Formats: sequence, structure tokens, C-alpha cells
Amino acid sequence: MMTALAHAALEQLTDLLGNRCLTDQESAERYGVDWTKVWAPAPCAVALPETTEEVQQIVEIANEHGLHLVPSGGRTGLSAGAVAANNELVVAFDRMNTILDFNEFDRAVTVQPGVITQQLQEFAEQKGLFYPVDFASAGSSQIGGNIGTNAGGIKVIRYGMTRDWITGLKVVTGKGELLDLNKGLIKNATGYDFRHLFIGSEGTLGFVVEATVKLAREPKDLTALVLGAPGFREVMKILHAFQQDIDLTAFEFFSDKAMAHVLEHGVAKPFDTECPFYCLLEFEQLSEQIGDQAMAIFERCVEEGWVLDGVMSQSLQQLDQLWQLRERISESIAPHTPYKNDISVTVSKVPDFVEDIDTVVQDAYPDFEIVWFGHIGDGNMHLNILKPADLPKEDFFAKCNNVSKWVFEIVQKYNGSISAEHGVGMTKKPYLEYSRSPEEIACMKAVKQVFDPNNVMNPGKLFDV
Ligand SMILES: O=C(O)CC[C@@H](O)C(=O)O
Ligand SMILES: [Zn+2]
Repeated sequence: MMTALAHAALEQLTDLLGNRCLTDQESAERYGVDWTKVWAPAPCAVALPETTEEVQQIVEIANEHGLHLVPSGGRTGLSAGAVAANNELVVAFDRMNTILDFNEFDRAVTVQPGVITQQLQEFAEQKGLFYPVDFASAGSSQIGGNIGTNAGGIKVIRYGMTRDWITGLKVVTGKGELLDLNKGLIKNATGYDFRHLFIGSEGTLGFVVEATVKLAREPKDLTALVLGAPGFREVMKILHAFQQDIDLTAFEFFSDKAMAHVLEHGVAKPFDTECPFYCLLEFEQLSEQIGDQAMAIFERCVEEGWVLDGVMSQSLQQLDQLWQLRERISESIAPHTPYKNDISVTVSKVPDFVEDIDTVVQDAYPDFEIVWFGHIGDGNMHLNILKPADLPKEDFFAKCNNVSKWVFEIVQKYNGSISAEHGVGMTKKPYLEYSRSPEEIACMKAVKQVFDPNNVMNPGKLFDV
């Protein structure tokens, strides 16, 4: 059952939204969660606004009645940033999913927050352009959520994060005010750029109601190589060797365990040699010379003993097939209730960092399967610990939480991040201090007070006030 919503508040919401204010159990379970499986959804209701004015009025009602609001996009989050587990009102942006404007000269597109990432990618493609922020959940994640977590993904090494593509943002703050931030400008030196405060703030300051997004030129003749390496340090040597001569559009890695899961999941094997680690790298084959250069580097890596086997795509279909080896890892391990870590350090520190963490984790979880993969070209590793089938979920998470502290001590030692791209949400909230100083956290709380004085916007995420 939905938990109780004050009668007066429900009446106002129903007056405003009609049957777009939902109080049934099925809606609670659908809209009140993301992809994390830790907290049960328990919202008081679900609101589906269609306009900016409706979002403003919802925020006003929340302030009047002391309601807490949780934004909901594609619900693909992995840190419980969009989970309503404590009687909150969910504000789902599914009905605000229109592409509002496109300017060819500016190469800019203005969208509502509920536009799905893939919808934007396809729109850009139709215009002969490219929206480069991409990840496995692009088919369901929404732009508003991507902005909330500053989503990264598989092309960050070349194109950066969501932040790098947002030139304008309209937001409704916790006071119900509408702010029009940066207005699509490339240059704007007029003081604090609040746009960047809202990007990555996980809806704790306000909700995005419109975004202007830059587009890039379409990449040409993308080519991928999947290479098998004898060890993790060799993966980094391969990265260095290719990066010296070629502008890579991606450099991903995954362990043999990740490979085993994805093959079991039905993805085709790239070659027969079994290797402890694999990497997938991609580049634009703009000329024949670049293709020859890539082959020459590949051969040098083999001679050096850094590569044991490899394959290079010869068609778009093969490119897509190779990418599946990496992109389908997350879904292939999902049935094993993984405990997720999404950590990063500067690229040069990656080998020592991974070795330190691996030692701690292997010692602490001798019986658990540990799966490493991620966006190693930008220093971001996904460390997934899989639950043994016979261990109850609660015991498994309790054990993992204990070891997290040691993992995050290492993250802190290396000046890394406890969340590279998935956000803090509720899962990483207890560990924020390992990446941000007490002074920084105090400033964050003060900023929240400015935009959301009554703490109505996604409370209990990032930090408690
Ligand atoms: O499931 C994960 O841990 C990572 C998900 C996603 O960020 C990816 O890179 O595939
Ligand atoms: Zn990722």
C-alpha cells in the first residue's frame, strides 16, 4: 500500500493533475525505485507533470504541506538517488518528453527532461550530428536523470561527461522559482555558473525542466579492437601505446570473469585464447594510414608480450558485436545481486590503485566472485561483488558494507572518487567524506539551504541536512 498523503495535499495535487496524480500500489512500485535493489519503494503518491508550471506548483504544494519530492527519470540509476523509500511524492518526468527546438547553426537542441537518451541520439543522427554521451542504459535513461548524475559512460575519454554538453538549463528550485541558466551561450563570464551546480546535484537543489544540449559532428568509420592481455598492468601499457599516436574514442577493460558472464549471456566470443584481462578500444579510421598505424601498434604490443590475442572490427556489424562484450556485462551479472562500486582515480595511478583494492577485496571476500570492468581510459573502474546464491541478501550487503570502508580508505589515499559516474544517492551517502572534505560538505549544505530552504527536493540523498 502507498503510505499516507495528507488529505489536503492530495486534494490540491488531484486538482492540479487530475488522473496524473497516482496513488495505486503498482505505480508506487514502478516509479518509486531505480535499478538498485536495496530499498523498497514507499512513496505517498506519484505526480506526472506535463508542464514547467505544473512542476512549480507541485513544489509549492510540497512546501506548503511539508512534502518531500523525489525526481524520477528512466529509473536506471545505480546509487538509489531516485528511490522514494520514505513516504515522498515522486515527480516522474515521463510526460515531459518533447524535443522542443533545434538550431542547425548553433548545433544545439533544446529538450524536456523526460527525453530518452537514445531519442536524443537518434534525433542528432537524423540531423547528421552526434550526441556523444552514451552508455548501456541509453535506451531508457532520461536526459533529466543524466544531468542529475552528470552521467558519463563509454565515450568520456574523447567527449567528456554530460556536463560538457549542456549549454543551457531551466530548473525549478526548492522554492518553486524558475531559473534560466546560461541560455545556451558558449561564452558567459558573468559570475557564478549555477548551471554546473545543478548538474550532478541529484535533484537536491531543484528539478531540470528544460535543457539545451550541444551536438558534435558524427564520427566517421568507427573501428574497434578487442585485445586480450596477460595482466592488468599490460592493459595500461596498451592504453599508453595507442594513445601516443591515435585519438581514441573509447578505451574500456574487463576481466576474464566479466567475459565469462557476458558469454554465458549469449554474446559471441571474440577469439579462443583465454586471457586474464581484455580491453576494447575504438577510434575513427579517418584514413587508411590510421588503420595501418593501429595494426602496427597492435603488432608492437604482441611483440612486447602485452597482448596475447586480438581482433579488429571490419564492419559496423562487427563493431556492434564487439561492443556487446563490454556493454552487456552489467545486465549479465544483474541476476547475482551485485554489490556495486564505481570508483575513479587519475589514470596514471590506476595500476597501483587497482592492485591495492584487489588485495583488500580478495582477502575480505575469499568466497565471493569479484568482477572488474570499466572505463579505464578515464580512470573509472566498476567493481562488482556477486552474492553467493545461498547467502541471504541482508547478510551479503552487511558484509560488503563492512569492507567498503577499507576500499574507500584506499580511494581517499589515492585522492580518488567514491562515485565516478553513478552518483551518491543513498548507497554512497555514508561514504561521502572519503571523497569530499568536511569544509566542502558544509559548503554543499549551505548551497542547498539557498536553493531549497525547506529541504523538499530529494532529501536524504547526497547527505542528510
Ligand atoms: O553495473 C555497473 O557496475 C556499471 C554500469 C555502467 O556504468 C557500465 O559502465 O556498464
Ligand atoms: Zn560505467
